Amino acid sequence: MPKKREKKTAKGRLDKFYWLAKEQGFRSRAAFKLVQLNKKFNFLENARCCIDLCAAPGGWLQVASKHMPPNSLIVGVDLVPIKPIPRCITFAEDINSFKCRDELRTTLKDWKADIVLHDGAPNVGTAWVQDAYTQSELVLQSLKLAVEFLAPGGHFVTKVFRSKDYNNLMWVFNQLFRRVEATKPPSSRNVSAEIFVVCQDFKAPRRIDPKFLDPQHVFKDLEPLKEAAGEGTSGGIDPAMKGTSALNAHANVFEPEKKRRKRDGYEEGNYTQFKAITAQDFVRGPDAVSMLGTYNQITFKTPEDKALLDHHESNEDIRVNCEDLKVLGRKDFRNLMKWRLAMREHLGIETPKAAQPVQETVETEELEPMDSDEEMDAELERLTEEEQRKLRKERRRRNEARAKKVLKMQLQMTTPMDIGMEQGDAALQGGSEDFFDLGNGPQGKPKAKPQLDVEDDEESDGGESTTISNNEDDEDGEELDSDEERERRLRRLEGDMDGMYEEYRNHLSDRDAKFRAKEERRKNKDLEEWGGIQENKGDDDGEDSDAASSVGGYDVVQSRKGRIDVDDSDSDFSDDDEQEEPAADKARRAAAKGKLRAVERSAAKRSRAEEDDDLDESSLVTTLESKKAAEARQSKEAAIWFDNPLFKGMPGLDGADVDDDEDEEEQEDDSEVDQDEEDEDEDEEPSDEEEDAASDFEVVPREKDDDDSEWHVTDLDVDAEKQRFIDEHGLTTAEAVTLAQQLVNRERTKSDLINAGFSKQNFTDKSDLPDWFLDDEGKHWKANIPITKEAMAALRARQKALDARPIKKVAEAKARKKYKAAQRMAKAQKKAEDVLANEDGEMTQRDKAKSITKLLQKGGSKAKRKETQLVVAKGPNRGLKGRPKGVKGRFKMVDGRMKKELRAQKRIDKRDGKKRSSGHGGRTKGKPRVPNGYGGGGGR
Ligand SMILES: C[S@@+](CC[C@H](N)C(=O)[O-])C[C@H]1O[C@@H](n2cnc3c(N)ncnc32)[C@H](O)[C@@H]1O
Repeated sequence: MPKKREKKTAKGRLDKFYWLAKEQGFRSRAAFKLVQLNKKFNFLENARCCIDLCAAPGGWLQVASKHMPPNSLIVGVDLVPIKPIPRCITFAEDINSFKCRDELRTTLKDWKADIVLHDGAPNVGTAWVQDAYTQSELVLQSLKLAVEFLAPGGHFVTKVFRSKDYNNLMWVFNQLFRRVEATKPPSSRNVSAEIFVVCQDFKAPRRIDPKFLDPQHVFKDLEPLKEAAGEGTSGGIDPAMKGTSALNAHANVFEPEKKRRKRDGYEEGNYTQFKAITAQDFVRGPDAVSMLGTYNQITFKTPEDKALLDHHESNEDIRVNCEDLKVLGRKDFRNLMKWRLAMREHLGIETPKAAQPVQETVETEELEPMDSDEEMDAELERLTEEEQRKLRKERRRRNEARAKKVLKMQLQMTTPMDIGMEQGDAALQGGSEDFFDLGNGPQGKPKAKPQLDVEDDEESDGGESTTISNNEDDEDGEELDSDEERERRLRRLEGDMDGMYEEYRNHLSDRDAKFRAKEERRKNKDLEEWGGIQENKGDDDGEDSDAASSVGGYDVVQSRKGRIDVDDSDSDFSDDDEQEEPAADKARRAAAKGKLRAVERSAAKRSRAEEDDDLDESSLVTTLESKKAAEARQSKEAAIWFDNPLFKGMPGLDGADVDDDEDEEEQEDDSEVDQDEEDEDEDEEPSDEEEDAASDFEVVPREKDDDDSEWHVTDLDVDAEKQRFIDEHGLTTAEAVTLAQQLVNRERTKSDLINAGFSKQNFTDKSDLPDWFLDDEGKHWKANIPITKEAMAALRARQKALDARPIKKVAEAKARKKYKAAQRMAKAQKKAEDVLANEDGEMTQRDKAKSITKLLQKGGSKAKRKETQLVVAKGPNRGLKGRPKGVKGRFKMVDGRMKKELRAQKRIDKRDGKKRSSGHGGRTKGKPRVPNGYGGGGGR
């Protein structure tokens, strides 16, 4: 059944960019065009002021506001009003009107735009040719506004229809901008004749001839295409080929594998894509390459054409090839050219000897009739060269940008973080070349890293590289010669970056006490495992503690690790050693590598002037100690290290004294290590081999099996420790609870967990990453382990239960109360027993039972405090000494105010729902609130 053709309804036009725009909250799918253009040319990131002409509904404005730095000025104008967009100023106006210009002036005040965008399209629907012309006029109008508002060096991005005016517009752009490039972003539909022209680096001439911006002149006076196409020249190119760039046509033949878009627009009068040429025309025509690149088919319809097929050179291959030129490869084209030559000879047509440049067009393209293999090769070479030149230019542009950033950083205008972020963004957006990309370039050559050039330039011309050079001749300048050189430059640049990062940190630590404290904490954490050695070393050496702390075990071992590492990098590290080195030690060494690198790089920076490529050990790790002293110290450290009971009984180590107390201490320390830090510690224990490498001891390498068992034991301990922690505290994180619940409910199995362990994060080797990157990543990267609602609910419930528990003081009071009650009961029981044992005979059994019940009742309850009666000292009681009349028991003389206050307090407590803890109530629990002056009026 034939496949149903997709309807050309509006729905049929809803492609992935439409849905993407919807998903990402862009107002139009056009937004992606700007995203992709910016990805390629990177013009938004550094722009401070942007004008978007024909901006409705605002997709481009959204992109600009997203990519431009905060506090940038973004102005959008369109015929139709634009719904407000954060950070953007918009107004409705026709861009052809003076009002629009005035409005822009008012909005921008004295600002100049870094970028002017134009994605305007007239209301299409009339004749295509008319639409195209209106579009071209709109483009010219937007250019007019651009030249008025653009800052020197600014960019202008515009949409152009591929029509006959295209070349004229390009010519004008080229007069006003230093770099002009036409491109069609992937999000622009292929069926659409639109193309985007990115004009970079505005020349900002002091005076612009108004003719440049006048449609009358631009579209009528300049007709380079006509000339290029051969009108008025002796070339006499077929009218069917008008509008097809000769360069493009040639490229179709020389690089047929490259799919070219039709950028030159449709030629006048020919609105079909399919074009055929007769065999006779092909053979007799002047520019075979252009013809092959332009036409789809060579036909053999007329008798003259058919006669050519009778020639012995016209084999089946040629016939088939002529049927569809668009599917041919280079070899097929070559064969067709050969066949054409044979036919020309057969027809007695003279082959032109040398190629005559047809006409210098504004684009300085040359059309050369190519009739021989050599010429074809020459053309191929030319194209390749052109491609390379383009690449170099692009590289240079990036280098310059990079150099600017580096300079800014040096001037403390930005932080390394900014650069990282920008680069990260660029990478996310799929920028044309990644900062860290060392992959191969198109010609199979490794891509030169832009920053390498930068840094080289910087050095050679003392920072002049920050000025942007647009001279195309420059691009043939320096190139990266060899991998070795590239590697060296890369190292140097990294060294610079690290040095700068170090400076930045110093700067921060000078300024920020918090940062200092953090650094200290981090350092202490690192030092933890070596604290023991440091102490011992201090003791053994008899050095004072200050000295020991300044040159601690950590530093020493780090530098030693460094030395091993350097040895390794210089491949002096013997193969044997490497083989003996267990995997864990390798990992440790790798971790140490990262730290060492910083030292290495700053040292590299210092010795930048030296062109010597070798990483000299002494230049990387410098020590103030003499070699002998260092060796002696290292021996002592090693001795202490091998004091560990683990090494007991090892041949060759028996001589080492073992101090049991110290061992115990070390073990205790170990057991106190935080649960969280256990894994790290396990990783960072120093290896025998490392220590061995620097000590005088000769250690017999451990058997592999022993090794394993040892690590297993450690693993068990870690697990036991973790289990103990969990038993004691329960699962403390939502992730852990989620996991536990999933395991219990069999939603996850053990193998799931093992499989999950094979993630890219777990196997990423970070040893080669620079410090600034690792620091930043440590700050911002968080593993995203999913948690469930149930887990959160369980944790919350537990926390609630914890919160509901009484505070310590209350718990103690309660316990005290209980204890006192028990004491009272014990006392009462004792008394009851005495009563029972009473043999007096005065007490009847009944009396005894009565008094025992009374005693036990009393013992069970707290003795009630006798109520103190408050007696107001007024009337006859005023000034009374002794017991007032009619009052029995304890009493207290008070004045009327106190009684009132107590009543008021009772009322307040009742209202607040407070319980009165004593008969008198009051703010202080257990004590009646006695107004001032009544504390001492004691009862009698
Ligand atoms: C393709 S849309 C622009 C889409 C826009 N870039 C976006 O991302 O949302 C073309 C716009 O050009 C506008 N336009 C056409 N002629 C104009 C003129 N003379 N003045 C101002 N705007 C114009 C139209 O109103 C239309 O909104």
